Amino acid sequence: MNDEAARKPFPVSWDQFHRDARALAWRLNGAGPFQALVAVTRGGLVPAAIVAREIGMRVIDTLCVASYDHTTQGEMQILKGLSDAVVKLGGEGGKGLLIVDDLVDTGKTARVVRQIAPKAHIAAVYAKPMGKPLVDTFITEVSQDTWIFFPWDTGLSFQPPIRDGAA
Ligand SMILES: O=P(O)(O)OC[C@H]1O[C@H](OP(=O)(O)OP(=O)(O)O)[C@H](O)[C@@H]1O
Ligand SMILES: O=c1[nH]c(=O)c2nc[nH]c2[nH]1
Ligand SMILES: [Mg+2]
Repeated sequence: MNDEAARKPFPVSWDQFHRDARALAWRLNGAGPFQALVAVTRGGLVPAAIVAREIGMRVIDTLCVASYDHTTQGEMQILKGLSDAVVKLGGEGGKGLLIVDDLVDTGKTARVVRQIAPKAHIAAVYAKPMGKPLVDTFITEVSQDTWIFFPWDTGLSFQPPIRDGAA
């Protein structure tokens, strides 16, 4: 389902996101050793910064993919693959690389990431049921018919009272 209006809104504040990303870092702290951290751009950049700080990683790369135009999923494009230096740090198939994204939804992005680095550890802060089996670690599961609104995509706005039809 790609229609944002038909989905249950799940707004996440900066505070909540920081807490959830820290919880992910707690879990990942014992899951290594990791030679490098890779953020799946752009959404993975924010949790990657928090996880890197918490588990003491300083070699950080990006895997740049694009698939959604706002809420409509289109063709997956790999705009930049893993850097040679990071590929060399990891073992065969990306073993020892920690790859972080903000969420896994249909699993399309994670599937592409897996093809690139089948032995890497893939982590996401949030997971929907379809994507859940494709990640090694996640923190919070939300239903498939939920649309997560991240704090970097939203701002404060007036909320109509519940009795006037607020969601
Ligand atoms: O499991 P999937 O159905 O593939 O959806 C999850 C992906 O979708 C979003 O990225 P998006 O492609 O919108 O780009 P962005 O990170 O630049 O916002 C999100 O950050 C995940 O990477
Ligand atoms: O901001 C977002 N919220 C979502 O629930 C989602 N699913 C895929 N891509 C997404 N982006
Ligand atoms: Mg993304």
